[in-house]
Order: sequence, then C-alpha cells, then structure tokens
Amino acid sequence: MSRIDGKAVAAKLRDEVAEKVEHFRRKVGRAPGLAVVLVGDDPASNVYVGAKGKATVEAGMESFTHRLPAATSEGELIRLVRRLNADEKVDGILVQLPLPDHIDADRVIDAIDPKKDVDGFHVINAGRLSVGQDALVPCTPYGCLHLLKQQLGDLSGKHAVVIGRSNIVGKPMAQLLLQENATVTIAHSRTRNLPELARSADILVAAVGRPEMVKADWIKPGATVIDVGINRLPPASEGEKGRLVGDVDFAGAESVAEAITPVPGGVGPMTIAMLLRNTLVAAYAREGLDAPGI
Ligand SMILES: Nc1nc(=O)c2c([nH]1)NC[C@@H]1CN(c3ccc(C(=O)N[C@@H](CCC(=O)O)C(=O)O)cc3)C=[N+]21
Repeated sequence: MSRIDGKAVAAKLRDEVAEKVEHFRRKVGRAPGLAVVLVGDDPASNVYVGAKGKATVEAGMESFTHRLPAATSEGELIRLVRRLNADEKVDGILVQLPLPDHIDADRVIDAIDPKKDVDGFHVINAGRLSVGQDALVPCTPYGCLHLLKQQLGDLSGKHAVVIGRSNIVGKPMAQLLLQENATVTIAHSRTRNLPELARSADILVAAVGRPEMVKADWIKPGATVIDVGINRLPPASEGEKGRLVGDVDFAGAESVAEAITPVPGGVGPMTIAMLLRNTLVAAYAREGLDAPGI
C-alpha cells in the first residue's frame, strides 16, 4: 500500500552524519577519511565507486579512491590494504566486491584492520555482531533494519523471513533481526515450499539476486517487504540501458504489502548512507571519542 522512501530516509541520515563530521573536524582537526579500492574496470562497479566518493565528500569527509588494474595480484592488493591500515588519515577501508577470480576475497578481507572495516565483512566484526558486541555492521542489512524500525517501530515477536544466506546480506540481516527480538527464518535455494514460507512472514527480506522472483501471492496481506535486489534487465532495444528491478515483482506486490521498498530508491541509497555512518563511527572510535550516537 505504501512505498518506503529509502532515498529520503538516506538523505536525512546523511545530513545527520554531516553534522557529526563537522563536530569531529572541530575536535580532532581533520576530516574522517574513507578509502575505496576498486580492482578492474567493471562499469557497474565504477558507478558505485564514483557514487561513494561523491557522497563521502558531500558529507564533509575525505575520500581516497584507488583504482587498480584487473591484473593486480592478490599480494599487491594486500600490500595496499596494509598501507591503508597504517595510514592515519584513513578511518574506513572498503574493497569493492566482487574481486577478479585470481584474488581470494577472504584473504583480502582478513588483511583489513577490523577497526577500519566499514563494510563489516571481517570475521571479527561478523563474530562480534553474532554475539551481540559492538561491531561495524554490514551497510546493506543495517540500512534495511533502519527502514524496518522506522516503518514498524518495535519488531519483537514478528516473523521475519530472510530469503538469501550470503555473508554480506542474509546472515547479518538475520542477526540484526534476532537482536530486535524478531522470530527469524533464513530461506535459500534449497528451501522447500518457499512461497508458502514467505507468506507466513510479517517482514519479508528478499536478497537473492533473481529479478522479480518474489510474486504477489508470496506475500501476506499487510506484510512489510524489503527488496535488496538490484538487477539490471536486458535492454528492450539496442543502445538502451536495461531497466533496474529488484528481487520482488513490485507491481504485483505493492497492492498486497502494507509497505515495500522500491528499486531503485529503496535499499541502495541506504547502503551508501550507512557506509558514511560506519566511517564516522570508525573515526570516532579510532580517536577515542564517545560514539556519535547515530
Ligand atoms: N565491498 C563492497 N561493499 C559494498 O557495499 C558493495 C560492493 N562491495 N560491491 C557492489 C555492491 C553494490 N552496492 C550498491 C550501493 C548502492 C547502490 C545504489 O545506491 N543504487 C541506487 C540506484 C543505482 C543505479 O541507478 O544504478 C538505488 O538503488 O536507488 C547500489 C549498489 C554496494 N556494494
């Protein structure tokens, strides 16, 4: 029935981050810094990296972008990560995924200082999140949680079904929902009777990367639906860009759900806002300041 305006919520969060950045600058005498590393020249990745750099500067932070050739070795990449770990001006490090096949992403993530791991992908942060300690939390699921809390308030006792079990979205999403006292089911490609299971959800999070897989009749009337998928369909005609769609058939789902995030304009902008928030939090912690409270 209603669209959740991720773009507007993200804009508000970015304003709050910008205010705290000002406070940090006055107190510490420098801006928080975010380093983004991109290996190879995938056009979609290039767009995201550009968007991150722009948002970082708009929030008053310093942006360091490292574009490396596709042939960069794992060792070279890890050496760069170590340099960024040691760089006093860098509070956050993001290595854009996916990496080329000849690089083991786990080894690269292991090399990132957990205090600078603003993606929240390091095992230390994943472990801290799962046992309920202070952690840097992955941006996409954290953004989804922010939207859910602002839509629903208290999540306790609600049945949340997360479709997708990735380390980047599904698993941390489930941990966050559990922390909010939701009853959490994680579904995936081997799950039986997925439509029926999905229909039992008060909160349905789709994070599978399959265009428009979740249909209207998978949704319980009145449910809240968070669509994490960003899939580009093949272009309708030559020379055009394909349409962006989520993992949910939005047109069908919109009339059944109480509230649903659109694609674009839903979860995507929240991911970037949370990246800025995590960079701010990492900067405060590195300087021994109390948490900024956002
Ligand atoms: N280490 C790492 N961390 C990431 O967070 C990460 C990554 N690697 N690799 C790639 C994905 C993708 N990602 C997006 C962020 C924002 C939008 C976003 O803002 N999308 C807009 C539309 C963008 C468009 O029009 O193409 C929207 O949904 O409204 C999308 C995708 C972060 N990623």
